[in-house]
Amino acid sequence: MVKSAVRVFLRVRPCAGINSYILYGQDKKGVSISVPKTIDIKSGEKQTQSYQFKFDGVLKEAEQEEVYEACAAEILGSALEGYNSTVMCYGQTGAGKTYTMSGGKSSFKQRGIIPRMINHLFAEIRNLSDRQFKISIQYLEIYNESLYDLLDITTQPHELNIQENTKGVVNITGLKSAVVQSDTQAFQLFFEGETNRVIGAHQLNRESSRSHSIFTITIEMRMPGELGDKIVSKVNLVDLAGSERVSKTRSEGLVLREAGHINKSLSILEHVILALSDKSRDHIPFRSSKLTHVLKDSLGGNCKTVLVANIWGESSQLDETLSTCRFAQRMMCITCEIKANVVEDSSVRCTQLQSQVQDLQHELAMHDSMASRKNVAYGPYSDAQRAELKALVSTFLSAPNMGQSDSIEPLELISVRHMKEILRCCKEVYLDAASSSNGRSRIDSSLSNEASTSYVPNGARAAAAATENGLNYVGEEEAGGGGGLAGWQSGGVGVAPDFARPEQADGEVSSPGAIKVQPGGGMAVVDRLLAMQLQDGTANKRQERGLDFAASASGGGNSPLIDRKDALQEYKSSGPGAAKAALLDDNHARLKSSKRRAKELGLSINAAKKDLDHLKALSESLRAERQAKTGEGSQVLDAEEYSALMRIKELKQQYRDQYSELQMVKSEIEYTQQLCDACAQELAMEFNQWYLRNYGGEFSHYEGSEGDAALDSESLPSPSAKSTASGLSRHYPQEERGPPSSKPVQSFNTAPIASQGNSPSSAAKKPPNRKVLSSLLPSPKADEDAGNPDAAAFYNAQQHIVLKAANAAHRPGSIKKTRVPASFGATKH
Ligand SMILES: Nc1ncnc2c1ncn2[C@@H]1O[C@H](COP(=O)(O)OP(=O)(O)OP(=O)(O)O)[C@@H](O)[C@H]1O
Repeated sequence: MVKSAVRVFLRVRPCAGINSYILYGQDKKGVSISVPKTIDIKSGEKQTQSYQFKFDGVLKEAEQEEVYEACAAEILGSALEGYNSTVMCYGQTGAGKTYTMSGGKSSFKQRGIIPRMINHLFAEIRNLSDRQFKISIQYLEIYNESLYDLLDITTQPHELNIQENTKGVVNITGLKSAVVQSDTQAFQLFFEGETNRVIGAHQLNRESSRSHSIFTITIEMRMPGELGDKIVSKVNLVDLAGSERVSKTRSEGLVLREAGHINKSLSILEHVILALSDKSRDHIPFRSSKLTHVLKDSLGGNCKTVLVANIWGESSQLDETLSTCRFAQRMMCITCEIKANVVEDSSVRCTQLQSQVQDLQHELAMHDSMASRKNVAYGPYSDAQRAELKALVSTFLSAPNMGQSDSIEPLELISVRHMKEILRCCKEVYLDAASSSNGRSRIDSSLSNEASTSYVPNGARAAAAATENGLNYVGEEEAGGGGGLAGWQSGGVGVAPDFARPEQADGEVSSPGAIKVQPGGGMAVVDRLLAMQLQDGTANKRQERGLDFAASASGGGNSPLIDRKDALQEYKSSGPGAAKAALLDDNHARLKSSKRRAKELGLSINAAKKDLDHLKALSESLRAERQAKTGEGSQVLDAEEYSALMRIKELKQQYRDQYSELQMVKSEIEYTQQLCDACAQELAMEFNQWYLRNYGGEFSHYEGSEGDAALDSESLPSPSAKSTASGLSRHYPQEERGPPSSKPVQSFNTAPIASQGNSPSSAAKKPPNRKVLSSLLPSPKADEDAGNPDAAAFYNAQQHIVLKAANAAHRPGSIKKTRVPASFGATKH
């Protein structure tokens, strides 16, 4: 969200007289207007009141062209960033609003902001040839508090309705939206609409617009490479009807009635502006008039607004000029929060993703053929295939001496889907078996006979062990050795490769039937960690990448990966993991020695306790014996009793010392254990990354983990580099595939006119337009603009409308809505 204030320019209409009452500010941003108040009767001196106004710019005749050009370019720039914008012309009748917005139509040079905007827009579209544009145009007229579509020339003019959705977004039902693909088409629609506007004549303007008009350009732009995201912005170009004092315009009849509507709507506009500029107001009366209701989004909403306030330069119009300046000044107080409109087009995104999936499937097929993997299916498994696979898994798991027997074929994993199915089957087989005690004991006995190269449902094994013991924890204390990891079993179904088997080296397997993996050397911990990772969720991605399992498959089949165990050996002995492996072993040695010491201390304490108990009993009996001999009062100890008491004292001291040492050693064990765990985890993670980098083939991007930060992405083999090296063309994403299209405008929708809603069936209330004969029109003077393509489009469109008007004029009954621009010499009423 960005805060945006309304920018206001003051435009002074050139006039024959001297602008005696307007003094321009030095920086061309302000005006000072002196209004004669009274004449002093005594001195006869004139008294004046001076008003100062400051704007974003005050435009005199010479500067107007330049400023309009800049204004059009700036508004367009904002629109291309996704911001809605509005340019609005306000002012007294005849002050030049239509001239500012539409321009003098007899010459390209005199064109107003709308034609300039069209030129800029299509020039920009030609420059941004890598983006897709859809440009649509609407032209709305508000005449006597009724809405009409200026582009609806096929039917009797009918009134349109305003609808506001729950979010407060205003929509005009039935207003046509014409999609254009060139500046000529846009100019045609512009002139078409211009000819349909109602004009009238009065004292101040022979071609006075009797209505407010809003020319809307909607720009939809899709960025290159963006999946379905598009920027949608609206540019509203508003030409308001002029405020008029009927005493000055001497309007009567229809023109007078029109003036009433115009003045009323402008007065409501003023109220709305007043309310908007007052921060304490919470109700803004947008709905009080059609004009303010339609402009709701532009005035107070998500829209950048530029106001061109038009004034006469003549002193006779002083009051109206002051009123216009005050209005403009209030507009400058309005600020609104604006944000770029980025819309996600789900249908386009869906199509793009479908095509991406198709491309990836092709690529996968290519990699399968490179790796000589045959019969790999990626489609969903049928029920029959599932049943077949389950039977295979069941046979595999229930085989005696699973994995050791040559008669049992290792399960070959041929695709990620296949692997997932096998895992699912393992789970099912286990659950089936668990529901029958027979089956469970069969599985347990199979599990206890695990062998070096078997695929074992580790979760099943762990769960079985846990169920058996009523525990899910195998503690090192209980086993009395090594740097094991507590609680590593997972209840889920996983596949344990060979390195997850229980170590026998310096740990013990405590009880038959349950699998209790005791820690061995430091690397055994790493191995188990790797196995654990395979069991939990983080393993899924790796599984999907076809790692680990393929490596641990005996014989490896067609797998291009090296044996994981060998790789681990290499990694810890001479590879980058050597230092950490040494550190881990060192920590582990310390841990072992501490544990040994703890054990010694425990034994010694226990022995001391035992001796103490024995000596205490001995001493008690000696004391009782002595007292029986010498009586209660005798304090003389014999040598044996004395020696027993001394020994008790010594043992007590030893017990205390050893007990406190044991406490220290225990805390050291705890600390060293943590060090070992952390070190082992790091090593396991780093090994995985290293393995992926070196043997992971195409899947060089490792899923997010702490270790990622340490990865040097440049050192990773990129899939594209690999494909190129192997002589295969890289599969480029869509935006890189070919040279950008030379087509200047890539429209999504080529339909020229798209209706935005249902046309209301209300009866025509608009009076018929004035009839114009094209034969009276001057032909456009294009000499000075020869060679200018923008001007050519402008003139071509004019010519088109003129001819259309002429044709329409010759068809009885069809000329109703057709008239030519006023500057072409239209007949006035
Ligand atoms: N800068 C200019 N150069 C030449 N002619 C101009 C200029 N500005 C205005 N005019 C002429 O002044 C007349 C009135 O201008 P215009 O119709 O644009 O006024 P308006 O403010 O739109 O009036 P209304 O509110 O009555 O429609 C027109 O004939 C127009 O050609």
